[in-house]
Order: sequence, then C-alpha cells, then structure tokens
Amino acid sequence: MGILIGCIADDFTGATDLAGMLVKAGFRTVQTVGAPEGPLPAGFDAVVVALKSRTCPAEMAVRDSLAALQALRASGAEQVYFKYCSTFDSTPAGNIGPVADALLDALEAAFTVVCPAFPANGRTIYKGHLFVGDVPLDESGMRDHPLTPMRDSSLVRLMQAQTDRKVGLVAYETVRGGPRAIRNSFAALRADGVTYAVTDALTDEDLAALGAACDGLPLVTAGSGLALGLGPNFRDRLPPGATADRLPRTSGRRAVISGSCSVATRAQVARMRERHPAFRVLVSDIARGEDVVGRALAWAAERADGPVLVYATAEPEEVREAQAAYGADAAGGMVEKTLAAIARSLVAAGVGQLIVAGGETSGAVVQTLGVTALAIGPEIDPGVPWTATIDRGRTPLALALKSGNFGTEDFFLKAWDRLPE
Ligand SMILES: Nc1ncnc2c1ncn2[C@@H]1O[C@H](COP(=O)(O)OP(=O)(O)O)[C@@H](O)[C@H]1O
Ligand SMILES: O=C(O)[C@@H](O)C(=O)COP(=O)(O)O
Repeated sequence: MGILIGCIADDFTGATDLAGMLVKAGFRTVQTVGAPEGPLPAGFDAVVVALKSRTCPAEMAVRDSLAALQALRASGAEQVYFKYCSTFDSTPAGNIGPVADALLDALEAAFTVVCPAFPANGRTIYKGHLFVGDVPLDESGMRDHPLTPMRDSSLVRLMQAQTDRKVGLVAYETVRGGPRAIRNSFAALRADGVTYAVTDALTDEDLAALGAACDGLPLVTAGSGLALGLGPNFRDRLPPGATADRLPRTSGRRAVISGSCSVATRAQVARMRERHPAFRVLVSDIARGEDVVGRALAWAAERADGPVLVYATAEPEEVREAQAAYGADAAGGMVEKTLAAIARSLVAAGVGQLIVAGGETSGAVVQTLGVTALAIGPEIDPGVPWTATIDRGRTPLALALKSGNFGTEDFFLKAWDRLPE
C-alpha cells in the first residue's frame, strides 16, 4: 500500500510541526530532508518532505517542490498537502502562490484551499484576515521578521498578490454550517472561476469541518492545523491507536542554537541566559572575518556540564542595523552558515540532544548535519515535537526544531524533560 498523504513543507520547523499534527491525527508519519532520493521507508501513512523554500527565489522553490511532489506521487500519495507558515510568511513575489500554482498544474487540479489557521497557537482567520493572538497579523511581531516582514493581514490580498488565479473566501458563517455547507461554497466559488478559497477558521472544530470538506481534493494548502481535520477522511485505513513514534534513546551533551529573532524566541533566549551559559554570535564579527565558529567551540568546550546556548537572536532594532550594513539576505545567510557550522562541530564534539530555534536556521543546521530522515516523538509544546534522526548506520541525534513564535517562555529549560529516558 502507498502512503495516504504526501506533504511538502516550505521550512524545517514547519515540517516537524506538521509531522507532529499528522501523528496526532493518527497517521504514522516520517519526515524527510529534501525529496527522498531512494524509496521511502515502509510502514508510514504520511510523509513530510522538509524543504528550505520559503525565502529562496521563487523558481527554486517551484523546482524543489515539484521534485518533492514527484517523489510523493511515486510513493502513492493520494492527497498532497503544501504546508506553509501559520503566519503566511512570504513576500509579494512568493513563494506560496507560485508553488501552489505549480502543484495544482502538476496535479491537473483547478481548486484548493488556503488555510494557515492554527488555533492552539492563536492563529485564527476571520473574514479572510489572519490574527495572531489578539491582533491582526500586520500588528504582530511578524511586522519585523528579518526575512518575511508581514505588513498586511488580508489573506485574500496576500495570496492574490502572488498568483494570477482568482482568490475567494469561505466566510465563517459557512464554515460553521459544517462540511456540506463548505462543499457547496467550494462549488459556488469554482463556478465563479475561483482557484484559491481562503477559509475562515477560529477553532479546531472549524478545522475538523474544513478537513472533512477537503476530502478528495488532490491538493490542500495550509498551516499545520488543517491536518487535524484530515484523519477522519482516512479513518478506515489508519492503524488503530497510532501515537507518536517511540524515539530511540539518545545521550550526550545538550545544546540550543538560536537564529530566530521572533518575539517568542527572544523571551526564551532571555530566560535560558538566566540559568545557563550563553554565547552570542554577532553579525558584525562574522562580517569582519573573525573566527566566530572557533571561538564558540572553544567556549563550549570549557562548559562541559549542562546545556549551552549559542544565539544570534537580536532585537528588531539590532536586526535592522545589521541589515542596513550588509543587506537582509546577506546578514541572514552569514548567521545561518555560522550557526550551522557551530552546530555541526558541537555534534561532532558530543552533543546528542539539540534544540534549534528558527525555521531558516533549522534548515541550515539540519542540511549541514547531513540528516536525511526524522522520526517524530512526543510534543513539547503545540507545534514542536522532539524528533530523532534515523539515518542508517549513524547514532541517533535528538532534535527539536522550534518555530520562531512557538513555545512557552521556559521552552529551552523544560524541553529536555520530555525526552524518552
Ligand atoms: N542578529 C541578526 N541580524 C540579522 N539577521 C539575523 C540575526 N539573527 C538571525 N538572523 C537571521 O534571521 C532569520 C531568522 O529566520 P528563522 O531562522 O526562520 O527564524 P524564525 O523561525 O523566527 O522565522 C535567519 O535567516 C537568521 O540567520
Ligand atoms: O506554521 C507555523 O507557524 C510553523 O510551523 C512555521 O512554519 C514556523 O516558521 P518559523 O517561524 O520560521 O520557524
């Protein structure tokens, strides 16, 4: 039997977020790093391919997503899930629109949904506007994101700026009407030439209704929340009582690498610094050609007890200064490369349990580590499970890839307690 759901995630934290939700929804799930080259491991109902395609040029995002699609279809995927951020992180040029257009064309499909809602983390959609907690997206911390500052909250407008196809709305009153009302609305929108239906959603019950209405759609595009609603569509074919994989036991030193400048991460870094040694990576030092990696390693080697924190996390004003001096992409790239090199050397020096904060940062770290696949374990906070590398012949490494805005303030302190003994 082939897999049921094949997923393409546009960043690595987003991929583990979705994989954790699929596990909750009853799917036996594995995450691969990039499109798998060989056959997929057997015994899984869902596969999440993690790409680093959120902020790269749109053509590259399309190319990588289509390669992932091909691998997923070869594995028999019956439904394809394009996962983007619950804060719709993107630029006017993409990459959500161009990737969704290309996936629809490749699947010969003419209609899909746009639903970044994730109520457990405060992401709700009403009248097509995305809210983060109590405020519209453009008034949230996402205004100041280093790579994808979000300055509008209308998903219809945001999506329409990224595609030539027509974008419409399934309003909350319809969503509350349940799956049949939603399907009727899909049919009316399609008849009106709409390709993308932004869907309102305030609660997990709304996502359950939307999930049921999406039964049979070749493609869904969403944050991770919609996955909760898809389980029942495959009810008869999922093993009873599937739960998070048992992760292999891991050991070794503990470290946190943080390249996220999001509001939640900034508070988590501040909290960890009160209790544990912390090494700050400065963009200006990297730009001057200093041996930041060497210094960080020597520093960590002298602190063999307890977890250590290495971070580039900075306040919006500091990020703006670095970007003014070096350019946003160059500053981000320098930091990612440096943090990835530090992570690789720390693992080589015996770190066996690693938390990485930030989606782009996680992508850089995981790719540098040469990881090819991850098993999904227990949830630490909504949207962030522990995972473990399952690369043949290598000692498993425990990895938690934390989305910038997820997790409680004490995340970096408490996460270790959720690891299997
Ligand atoms: N001090 C800094 N100045 C400029 N850019 C930074 C700084 N620290 C981190 N960055 C960059 O900001 C980006 C943060 O993105 P990401 O890792 O996806 O975090 P998040 O999950 O919070 O979005 C990365 O490209 C990172 O390298
Ligand atoms: O959907 C979400 O919010 C996350 O899964 C996600 O994609 C977060 O991205 P980063 O904030 O860049 O980690």
